[in-house]
Amino acid sequence: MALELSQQQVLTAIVLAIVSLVTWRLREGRSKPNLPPLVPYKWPILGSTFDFLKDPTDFTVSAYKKYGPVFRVNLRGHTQAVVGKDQVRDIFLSTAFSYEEAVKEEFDLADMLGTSKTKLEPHKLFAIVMTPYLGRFVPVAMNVLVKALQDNLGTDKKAPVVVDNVFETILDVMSRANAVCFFGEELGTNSELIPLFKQFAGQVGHWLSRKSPVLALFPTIAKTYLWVKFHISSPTAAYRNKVLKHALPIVNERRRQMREYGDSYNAPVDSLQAYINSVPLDQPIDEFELGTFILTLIFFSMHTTSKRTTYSLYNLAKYPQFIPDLLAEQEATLGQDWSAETVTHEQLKGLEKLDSFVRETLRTSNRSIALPHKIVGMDEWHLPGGYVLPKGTVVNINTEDIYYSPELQGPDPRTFNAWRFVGTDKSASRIGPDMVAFGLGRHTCPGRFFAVNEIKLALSLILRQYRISFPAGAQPSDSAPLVFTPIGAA
Ligand code: HEM
Repeated sequence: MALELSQQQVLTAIVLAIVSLVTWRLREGRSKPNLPPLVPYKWPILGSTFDFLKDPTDFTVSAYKKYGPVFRVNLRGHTQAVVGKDQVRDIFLSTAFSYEEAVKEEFDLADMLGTSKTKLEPHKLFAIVMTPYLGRFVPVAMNVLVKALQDNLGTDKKAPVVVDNVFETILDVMSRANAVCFFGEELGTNSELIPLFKQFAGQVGHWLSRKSPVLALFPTIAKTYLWVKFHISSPTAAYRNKVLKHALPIVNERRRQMREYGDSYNAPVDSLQAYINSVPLDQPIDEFELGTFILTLIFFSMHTTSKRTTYSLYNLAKYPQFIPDLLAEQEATLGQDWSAETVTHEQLKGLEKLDSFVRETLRTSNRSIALPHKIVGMDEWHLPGGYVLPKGTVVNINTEDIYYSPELQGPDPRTFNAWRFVGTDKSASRIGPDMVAFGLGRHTCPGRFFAVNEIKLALSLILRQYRISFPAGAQPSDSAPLVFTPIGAA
């Protein structure tokens, strides 16, 4: 009896031990998921920030080689995950991942721009106020681009012009073209507003890019600082007031004429008019919303298009071997005597080699760790290799794995091949898991068709008039001065 009892006790003890062990293992498994490897770093808080900033591409490629397609990295005080091409669809197309929530960890853009206090939804609205007008924008932008290039590069077509700050020059040219397309001739050429349009995106961008080391390294301080800055003396509010001073009289006059002439009103074809049309004539214009609409268009369009045009110009200087074919295509598609007034949207689409050149530029000019999304809609995300990321993790894309994968981009992905996409269905504005320069999924850039058109227009005009090169003896780079030599003076 004593023995039986003891056996029972032993058995019970064994069963209890097994149950406890299994429960403990299950709990352990839950509380300590199999996290992807973390790139080691020496300093707390700073993490790998400096190593990354020193050479982002090298940092990302080395981490990929060492740890594989999924790893974690400590950047600017946060440990974040980085995944590759095989996870792109999951991240962009599933509602379990949120772009807004990831961005909000660092700043609240909607708050900073003011859209959070309005009913404006930029991604939907911009598609409405831009996409239907793409054809109309071609001649309008062309005329402004011609004038803006002349103002920046001069009318003397005999001597080469050295441009020291290529981005600033192109920013002036593109901002003026964008402004007339969006806001019409009168507002878009206003000499007080043009500098302001150029400054606004730069100013907000300056705060977002946290140029000061304190802001760059301490995200919580940066976020609090930005919140205080934009709530107490918001730079956006000052810009909004200045924009409204010029915009309101024009908007009110257009609405007066709409009331007076009804259907026979010859409405301007621009994004401002599309916005005006969205407000019933018997309701007042919401001034805050109008100002925010204008500033949001400026914020998203000016620097983005100018940067990509600038990179394209550097690529023309680095790879002049592609220029003869680009010019031959121009002549075949636009005719020998083409002028700014005669180019059509259809012809622009026909510039297939130029389009491929632009896509190749987009492919090869990206930040290597980009497009953060936060896991919001599941407790754990299970990844290949048995790795698990818990809810709340910010996941970035390793764009190196997308843009330099032969599987996605074809042979020799490290080579700049301007004709890589000729004869394929991959136009410069076409997004997909192999091209995320404009994002993918719900937040895909609504301005991409407009942007690619503008870049192609500016490049067509420049190619026709100038040869682009680096100054003699200068190291080719994406920040060197460029020489614009008028054709004929070469
Ligand atoms: C070459 C120029 C441009 C580039 C490279 C670019 C790139 C991007 C990228 C990467 C995103 C984020 C997408 C995502 O997270 O999935 C985005 C969003 C956006 N872009 Fe662009 N963009 C360009 C031009 C423009 C222009 C001209 C406009 C309009 C005037 C514009 C308006 C927007 C807006 C409103 C969003 C936010 C969409 C949302 O949050 O739903 N972009 N863009």
